[in-house]
Amino acid sequence: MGRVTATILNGRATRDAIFDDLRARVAALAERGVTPGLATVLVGDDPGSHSYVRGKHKACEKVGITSIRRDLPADTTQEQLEAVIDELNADPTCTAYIVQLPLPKHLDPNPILERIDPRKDGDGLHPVNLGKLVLGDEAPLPATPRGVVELLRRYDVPLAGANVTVVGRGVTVGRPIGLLLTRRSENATVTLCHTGTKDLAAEVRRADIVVAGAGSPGLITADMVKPGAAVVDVGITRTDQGLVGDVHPDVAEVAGYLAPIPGGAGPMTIAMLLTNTVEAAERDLANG
Ligand SMILES: Nc1nc(=O)c2c([nH]1)NC[C@@H]1CN(c3ccc(C(=O)N[C@@H](CCC(=O)O)C(=O)O)cc3)C=[N+]21
Repeated sequence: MGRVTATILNGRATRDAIFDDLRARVAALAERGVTPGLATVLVGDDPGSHSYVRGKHKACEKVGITSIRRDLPADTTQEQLEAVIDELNADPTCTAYIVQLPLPKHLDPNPILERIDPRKDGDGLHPVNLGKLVLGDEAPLPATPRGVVELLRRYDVPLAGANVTVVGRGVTVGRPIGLLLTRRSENATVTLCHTGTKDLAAEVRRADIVVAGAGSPGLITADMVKPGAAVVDVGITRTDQGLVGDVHPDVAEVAGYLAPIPGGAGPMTIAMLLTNTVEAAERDLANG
């Protein structure tokens, strides 16, 4: 690999700054007798999922949020999982929660995600909240897209009028990030690419900002990137050699800004999950 010329969008440092802000908000809530609680629901023993969930609980500890952990065996039935969702919906110590995806193949995720109380939706992926995002109503925002936008903002990467090419149409990244970036408050022009896109290289080459969330290691190569563009890697793949992103390492020699994996969108996702949790507690307090 040659010379890195891109400014690195440092997701860990930005996460730490957001945690400082959240700690102050958690202290203000404590004065009013409220402690936010974040729960995770994890089914099965996928090592990657376990590692992500561990990261979420460690983050809660740093910020002063109570963490609640529900680890369920791989052979958990749909009905048993639904019962856990109902318990968390009723649990006053649980302000927000997430069901770690993907679920084992024998479980149907959509009825589970719909069963989550939309007010406790840590991920911002409940159909009601995605619908509110489309309608422009206030609602918990999808954590990874919110983290990507926040990271670009903190480094003053211009969004208004920018041509953004998003690669991948998944429900956690590609699909909702277009919804966020095309709001009036962001005002970007978004092209959403996927496996049916005719000429991916051409779509990426015209982008001022590239968000890569396809889950295809090394998909975005240096020749595809406009010099000076901002590139955000969101396509985490776990290999024996460690975490690999969708963005080829050589892109760092062409891009103006780069949010790498690890150290970019991942820590920001956790920061936004905790932000959604604190906001849910603040909202509950305001609504009595
Ligand atoms: N309902 C649900 N919500 C999610 O938000 C969700 C999910 N399911 N399933 C899996 C993906 C993946 N994900 C990550 C979060 C943080 C890091 C992260 O912090 N990564 C660190 C490295 C962590 C490590 O080394 O393991 C980094 O990129 O620097 C990674 C991945 C959230 N996801």
